[in-house]
Formats: sequence, C-alpha cells, structure tokens
Amino acid sequence: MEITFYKYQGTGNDFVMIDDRSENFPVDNELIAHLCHRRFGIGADGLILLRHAEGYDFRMVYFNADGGEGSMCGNGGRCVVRFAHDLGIFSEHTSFIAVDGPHEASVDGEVISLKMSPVNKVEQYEAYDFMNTGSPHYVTYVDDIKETEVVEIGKDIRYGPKYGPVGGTNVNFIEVLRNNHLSVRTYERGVEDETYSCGTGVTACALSAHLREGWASPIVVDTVGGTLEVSFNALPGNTFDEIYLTGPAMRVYEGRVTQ
Ligand SMILES: N[C@@H](CCC[C@H](N)C(=O)O)C(=O)O
Repeated sequence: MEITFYKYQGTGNDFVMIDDRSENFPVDNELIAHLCHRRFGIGADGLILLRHAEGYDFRMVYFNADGGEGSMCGNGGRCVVRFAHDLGIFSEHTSFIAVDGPHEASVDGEVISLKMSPVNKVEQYEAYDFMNTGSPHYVTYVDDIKETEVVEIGKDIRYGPKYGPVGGTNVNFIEVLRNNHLSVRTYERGVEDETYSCGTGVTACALSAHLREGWASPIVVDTVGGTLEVSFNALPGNTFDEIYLTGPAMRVYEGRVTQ
C-alpha cells in the first residue's frame, strides 16, 4: 500500500500530515510509530489525520510519535489548519473539531492563530502549576533554562508517583526573560523526549505566568524552535477563555511511503 504524506512544522514541532478524507489510512499504532521514527521512518513528533466532520470544515485526529492517540496538540492544530488551507478547504477562517472539542482558527500569511479550549481549573502548588489546556501540563520555573536537564527531570515527573499512575503529564520549564516574555522548554509525553515546541504547553506556561507574575494578555513565549504568542481572557477563579495560540506553521515537504 502506498501512503501519500505531507510534512509540516510549527516552531519546530513537526508532524506527518495525511489527507484521510477517504478514511483509507490503516490506523495502527505500530505503523504510526514507525512513520514517526527519526531513523527508520519519516521522522516526526506526531502524525495527524485530516478527516471529514459533519458541521465542521474538518476533523483533526492526532497521534503521538509513540503511535498512541494523543490529547490535543496546539502546534499540530496550527499545522493541520495550514494543511486544510493548502488543500483549499477554507480561505481565511475555519472551524474544526479535535479530541478536546471544537476549535476556530484563522490564517494571516505564515501565521496561524488557533483558538484553544477554555481552561476551567488551575492547580497551584508551591513549586509548580498543573492544568489541562487540551493536554495535561505541569509547569515549573527555573533560573537558567539552557542548563536545565529537561529530559531527565521531565521523565521523573511524567512517570513519577503523582502523575505517572494516572496517564502521565507533559512537563514545561519556564525562565522569565522580562515582562510578558518567557522562554520555555518542554518534555512531551508520547514523544518521551524534549520537543522543539509544544503549543498546549506554551499556552499553560503563559496562563501560569499571568497568575504568578500578574501579567496581562498577550504573553510572548520563546521555544527552542521559534516564538509563539498567547492571548487570553482571565476570569474569576483562575479560569480562562478566549485563549489564542498564534505563530508560524508551514509545509516542509511531501512524499510517499510504501508499506
Ligand atoms: N506537541 C503538542 C502536545 C501534544 C500532546 C501531548 N504530547 C500529549 O498527548 O500529552 C502541542 O503542541 O500541544
């Protein structure tokens, strides 16, 4: 069987993208992990199927690089919007459905702005914040992000006694650069490594920084792979709506693999 694929990246978070409106893609965890493998496959942090959805422009189905179906992926969401735009599915504004519910997005040149799900709860502890921005995120602060052992510490928390037994978590490290400006690195569950950027993670970090630093929207976040902006409406009780994740997303190449 021949599979036509496209490769997209958003601030260095990269995805194999498949137009699966015919629903012919053989969904199989081993195959997806193989396609995402950086030595034996195409290489990506995840794989996304674009499918039809009643009442929406399309459906996003997201798998992590380990082949398992993931929770929401913010950068993947921005990339699938770019893909749908490239396919001519919409011209400026779109609405689509993902695992965490409906999303809206718009395209302005290279930049995709994606409306994220509302955040209904932020757990605040002395050393970290924990919230679900479509995916679960642990957010902590460090003095020197370049020197932080993201993979070692991230793995300990992801598999640790608090979050490990309940499905794990993504783990984000923040260095505050200046007012309304963060630098973030993320250990991603399902990739089981540091990625160049994590959109739901960046969103969690911006909301955490609003609560801890008292900053107003928008907040700029540098990641290893580029810069994103998060805007939001803060509501009483540490809840948020009107959250937008904005930044570049683009096609890298297209190809075919035979299985
Ligand atoms: N890279 C993603 C996050 C994907 C979700 C995550 N790995 C999980 O399943 O927990 C993003 O940009 O949000």
